[in-house]
Amino acid sequence: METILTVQNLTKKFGFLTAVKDLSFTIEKGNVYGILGPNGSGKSTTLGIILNVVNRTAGDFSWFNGNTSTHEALKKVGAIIERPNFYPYMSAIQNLKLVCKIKEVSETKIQEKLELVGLWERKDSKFKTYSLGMKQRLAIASALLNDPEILILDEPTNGLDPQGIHQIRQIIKKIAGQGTTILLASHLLDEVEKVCSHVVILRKGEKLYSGPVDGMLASHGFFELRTTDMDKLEQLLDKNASFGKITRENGTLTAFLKEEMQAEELNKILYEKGLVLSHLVKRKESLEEQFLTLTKNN
Ligand SMILES: Nc1ncnc2c1ncn2[C@@H]1O[C@H](COP(=O)(O)OP(=O)(O)OP(=O)(O)O)[C@@H](O)[C@H]1O
Repeated sequence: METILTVQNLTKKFGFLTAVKDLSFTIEKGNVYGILGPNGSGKSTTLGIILNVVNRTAGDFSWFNGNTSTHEALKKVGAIIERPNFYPYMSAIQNLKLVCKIKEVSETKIQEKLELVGLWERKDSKFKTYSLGMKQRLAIASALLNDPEILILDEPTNGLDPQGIHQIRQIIKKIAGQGTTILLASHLLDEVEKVCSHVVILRKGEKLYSGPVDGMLASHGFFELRTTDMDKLEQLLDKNASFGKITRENGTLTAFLKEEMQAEELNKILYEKGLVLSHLVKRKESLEEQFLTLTKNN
């Protein structure tokens, strides 16, 4: 695995407020990473530090195995951390030509990138006539002009309508599909779930979890059960070491698993003890429920 970024024990204080606390994580080539956390959890501050626009208080980070200076490394990074800002009376293509001049990159990629974000047809329209979604897509095209190794986006779908959100997410997936590593900050769990392969979850600047999205919480799920003798059912499950918390509400018993167990297995165990179930469903908490549990308990 090729490492794109290593962050080690990063801390940022603004006066008495610790915005980022002892944060460590690694970004490997080819993955799509989400930094997920509620507002004010330190996502933008983290992105600011690794992009050299916010000074760190303590800790360290290094790009591309530390073989290049941060200044050189950032030439291989495409980032959008502010609202897209281009010249309003210039067209998309004129704006991108200007970006190429400023960044000292060739203009040859302009068409390819405008096509990628679905703006080639509108290349001659003035920026000020663009919708917010189109502005964001133009910013993505602009950040990709030098074929960066990694694309960094801060809340890429904020303020967009559902169609705009969908388009941006599709584009992010397309870019990732072409092999570009992506790091995005988001407060939306479903965004991270839909777009990212890996996640770093922050709460008040502290890391709660980092790893694959589907490993966010090793939950074994729970059973929802109904039978005529609910007291006996509860007693039996109470004694069974596979179960943790057990609750009863509206005539349904919910039993949380501490280890793997299939519905057939439980059904057999209970039947052998003389209990016939009228309702047996095995469920897993949704990622949202797991996320809420994570951010609440820690
Ligand atoms: N320049 C600054 N001066 C003082 N405090 C700051 C500054 N920048 C950020 N903070 C504080 O640091 C904390 C983390 O902010 P940050 O913007 O990184 O969070 P975030 O997760 O990106 O949230 P949001 O999505 O709301 O921007 C917040 O409490 C914020 O008020």
